[in-house]
Amino acid sequence: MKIALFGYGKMGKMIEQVAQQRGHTIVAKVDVDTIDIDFSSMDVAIDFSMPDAAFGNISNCIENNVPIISGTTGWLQNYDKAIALCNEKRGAFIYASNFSLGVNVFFELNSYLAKMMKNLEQYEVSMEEIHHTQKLDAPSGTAITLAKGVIEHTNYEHWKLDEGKEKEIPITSKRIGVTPGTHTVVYNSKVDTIDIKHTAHNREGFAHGAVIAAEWLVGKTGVFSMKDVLGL
Ligand SMILES: NC(=O)C1=CN([C@@H]2O[C@H](COP(=O)(O)OP(=O)(O)OC[C@H]3O[C@@H](n4cnc5c(N)ncnc54)[C@H](O)[C@@H]3O)[C@@H](O)[C@H]2O)C=CC1
Ligand SMILES: O=C(O)C1=N[C@H](C(=O)O)C[C@H](O)C1
Repeated sequence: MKIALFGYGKMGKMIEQVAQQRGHTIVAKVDVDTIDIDFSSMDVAIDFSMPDAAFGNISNCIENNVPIISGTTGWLQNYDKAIALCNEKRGAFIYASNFSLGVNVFFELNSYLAKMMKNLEQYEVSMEEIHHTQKLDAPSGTAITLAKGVIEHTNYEHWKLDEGKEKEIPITSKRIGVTPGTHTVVYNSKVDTIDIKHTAHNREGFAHGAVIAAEWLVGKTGVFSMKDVLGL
C-alpha cells in the first residue's frame, strides 16, 4: 500500500518503520511546513499530528477521496463535523484514541467490569493516566474513552480532571519522563479495591494497530472504529 503520514513526529516515525516492515511504501510525510500535497499518490493516510491540526488533515483527505486513519487526540470538539463530512463525501475514516490491540481489549474489559459494578454503590470509580512530559492534552484520549465506557454502563454521568463531584469520574493526569502511556481504572470501597491497568512498554503497539487499521480500511466506505477492525 502507498501510505501518507500526516505528522512526522514520534508516532509518524514509528509508523514508518512498522509500515515498511509490513511491505508498505511511505509516499508522503506531511508535517507543519508542508506546502504541496499530492493526494493522488496515496492509497491511505495516517494522521498522528497535533490537536489543532488533525481536523484540517482529516477534512483534506476526505475531500480528496483518500481513506484516513487518525490517532491524534484532543480534537474531538470537531469529531461530529468529521463524521458528517465523511458521510456526505462517501469517504472512509477511522478515529481511535488508542490503536494498540491490548488497549482495545482493555476497553472491552473496562465495559464488562462497569456493567458488573453498576449496582454496587459502595464502590467509587476513578482513573489515572500517566504519559511523557511532551504530551499536549489532558486527560489522555484513552482515559476519555475509558470514562465514556464507564458512563455508558453505570450511573456516572460525566468525567472531570482531578476531583469529581457526585456522578463525576475523577481522572488524574500525570506527566512523568518518557512514559509511553499507562492507564488505570480503580473501583474503591471501604473494604477493598479492584483495579485494572494497561501499560504500554513503547510506541510500537500504537503504530502496529494503526497500520493494521489502514490495511483494513482501504476499499471500504464509511466511518469505522477499532472494534470493527478487530471484530471485538
Ligand atoms: N491513538 C493512538 O494510538 C495514539 C495517539 N497519539 C496521539 O498522536 C498525536 C501525535 O503524537 P506524537 O507523534 O507523540 O507527537 P509529536 O509531537 O512527536 O508529533 C506530532 C507531529 O505533528 C506535526 N504537525 C503539527 N502540525 C501539523 C499539521 N498541520 N500537519 C501535519 N503535521 C503537523 C508536528 O510538527 C510534529 O512533527 C498526539 O495527539 C498523541 O496524543 C500518540 C500515540 C498513540
Ligand atoms: O500522546 C501520547 O503519547 C499518547 N496519546 C494517546 C492518548 O491520549 O490516549 C494514546 C497513548 O496513550 C499515547
